[in-house]
Amino acid sequence: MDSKQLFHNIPIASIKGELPETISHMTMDSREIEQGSLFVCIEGYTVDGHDFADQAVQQGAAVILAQKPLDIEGAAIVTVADTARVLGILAARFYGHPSQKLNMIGVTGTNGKTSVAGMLHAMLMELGNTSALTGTIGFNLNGELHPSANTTSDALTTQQMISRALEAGSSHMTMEVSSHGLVLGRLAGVEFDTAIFTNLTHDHLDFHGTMEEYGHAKGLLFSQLGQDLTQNKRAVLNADDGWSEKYAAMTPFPVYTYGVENEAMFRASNIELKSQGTSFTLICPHGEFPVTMKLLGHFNVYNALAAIAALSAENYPLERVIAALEAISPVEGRMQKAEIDAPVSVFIDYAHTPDAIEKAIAAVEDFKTGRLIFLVGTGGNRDKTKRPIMAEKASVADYVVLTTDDPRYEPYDSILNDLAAGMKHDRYACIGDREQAVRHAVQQAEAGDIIILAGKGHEDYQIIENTKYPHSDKEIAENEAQRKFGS
Ligand SMILES: CC(=O)N[C@H]1[C@@H](OP(=O)(O)OP(=O)(O)OC[C@H]2O[C@@H](n3ccc(=O)[nH]c3=O)[C@H](O)[C@@H]2O)O[C@H](CO)[C@@H](O)[C@@H]1O[C@H](C)C(=O)N[C@@H](C)C(=O)N[C@H](CCC(=O)O)C(=O)O
Ligand SMILES: Nc1ncnc2c1ncn2[C@@H]1O[C@H](COP(=O)(O)OP(=O)(O)OP(=O)(O)O)[C@@H](O)[C@H]1O
Repeated sequence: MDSKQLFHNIPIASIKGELPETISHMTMDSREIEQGSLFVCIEGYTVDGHDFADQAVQQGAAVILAQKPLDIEGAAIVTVADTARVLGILAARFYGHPSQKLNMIGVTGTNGKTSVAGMLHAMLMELGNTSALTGTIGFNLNGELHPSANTTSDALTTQQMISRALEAGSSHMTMEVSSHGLVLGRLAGVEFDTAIFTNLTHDHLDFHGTMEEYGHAKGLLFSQLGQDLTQNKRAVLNADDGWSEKYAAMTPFPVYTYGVENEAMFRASNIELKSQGTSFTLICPHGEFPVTMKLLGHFNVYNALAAIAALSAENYPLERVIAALEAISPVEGRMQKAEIDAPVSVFIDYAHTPDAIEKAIAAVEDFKTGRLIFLVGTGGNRDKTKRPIMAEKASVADYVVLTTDDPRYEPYDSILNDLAAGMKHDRYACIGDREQAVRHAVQQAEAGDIIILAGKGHEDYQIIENTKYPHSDKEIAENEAQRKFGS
């Protein structure tokens, strides 16, 4: 790309050296430098990208974008006030504003982002579209899954992914939008056509401080729809969550509501929760429709309504939308029943907030005949205030195993003591080592019992200190069940 066009109207404090005429590669990671790269120095939480500028030049970088004076020769040094902010503008320009050419759907909320985004992605394909998906599970392009470090990736990776989806011929791209992503400008320049809100409950207060701040952060997605009413955009909001009214006020675009309790355009009634799936009656402006889906749990009725509302707002006939919903399988690791050859039911789930734990337990209540054994872990060095509330919610189960998910640098005891403080009964065990904890949960089970292993979902690793170790709740549970119940 022409470098003058790339830097056009960027408030530049100084330029040292000559800008090359064109820039063919940009990166914020010195380990990805190519000959002639533009290297953007980002001051991170762990290290400072400026410390790698010298190395980047030696490896061939032609331009360094910095926010501090750098005494380096051999490349043009462009200084701005805030490189992270400029990164978003440059990335969108460099990739030619790809989000304007795709139908972009953003899903935000405390719980349900992966579920709704995954459902929409699968339903869009059932409806004959080519769809890309990004989020906690990774970047899914044409069925190939590329790992990603974040639910919402940095601004450069985000634009790269959208550009790749466009090149691959995708008509739609569904993105999970985290509050971190919104606050840290990772979605700069992303033109969403549909913005969806699931719910707002306790999480991430280590980062946002208060629920008020957290709620406002999510609202940025709705203001990001913009003011250009010549465009066909929309917000899809949960009528049963008080924050929806605030988000509706943040956008001039049409609002589609969904819910179970309050008045909503897309409502569910007659909800029946079974061990193999869920059925309900959809009541909406187009009429009443029976729905039977393979997804489990009351919370998935909300997720389904959000997906139905979003697709109906795109003018897909409801009969086809419902047929697409009925065809799709549960999202990986979200109340997913493990195929285990044992007289117990094991569900793998990703609940790691108080609300999600409550919802995961409620999902099995209607068909539970034996005991419910609930294993729950939480991450180290993250929001500690939610821990006792998570255990309090888990106390509804007959037996609880308290453990860790990604302990990072925090000692097991510190995590477990915080969790145990919230327990409402004494039928529980504290086992920091998650593998041992899963084994213990299975050992406690008798024929007819239900086990929910919460907190790891689709993940196949555990982060201890800063290393990822292979870990699969499902495999461990399978082996232990075989040992206990196998003939
Ligand atoms: C706290 C936080 O947000 N950290 C994010 C941040 O990492 P960081 O600041 O530590 O980065 P760093 O390692 O200091 O690197 C700074 C710069 O130096 C560069 N560098 C680094 C090393 C080197 O050799 N050369 C080099 O150039 C890096 O490329 C980077 O540009 O920038 C990274 C790259 O964008 C992110 O992957 C990382 O997310 C980490 C993994 C994380 O855990 N973030 C959480 C808090 C998060 O964002 N979560 C949300 C919400 C999820 C949810 O809803 O549950 C999410 O969207 O994921
Ligand atoms: N709409 C919902 N309301 C409440 N709980 C939900 C909802 N959808 C899913 N859950 C619960 O939350 C867990 C996480 O779901 P999901 O991964 O879809 O959320 P998420 O918003 O993507 O979470 P994260 O950003 O932390 O990855 C599920 O395993 C389930 O227990």
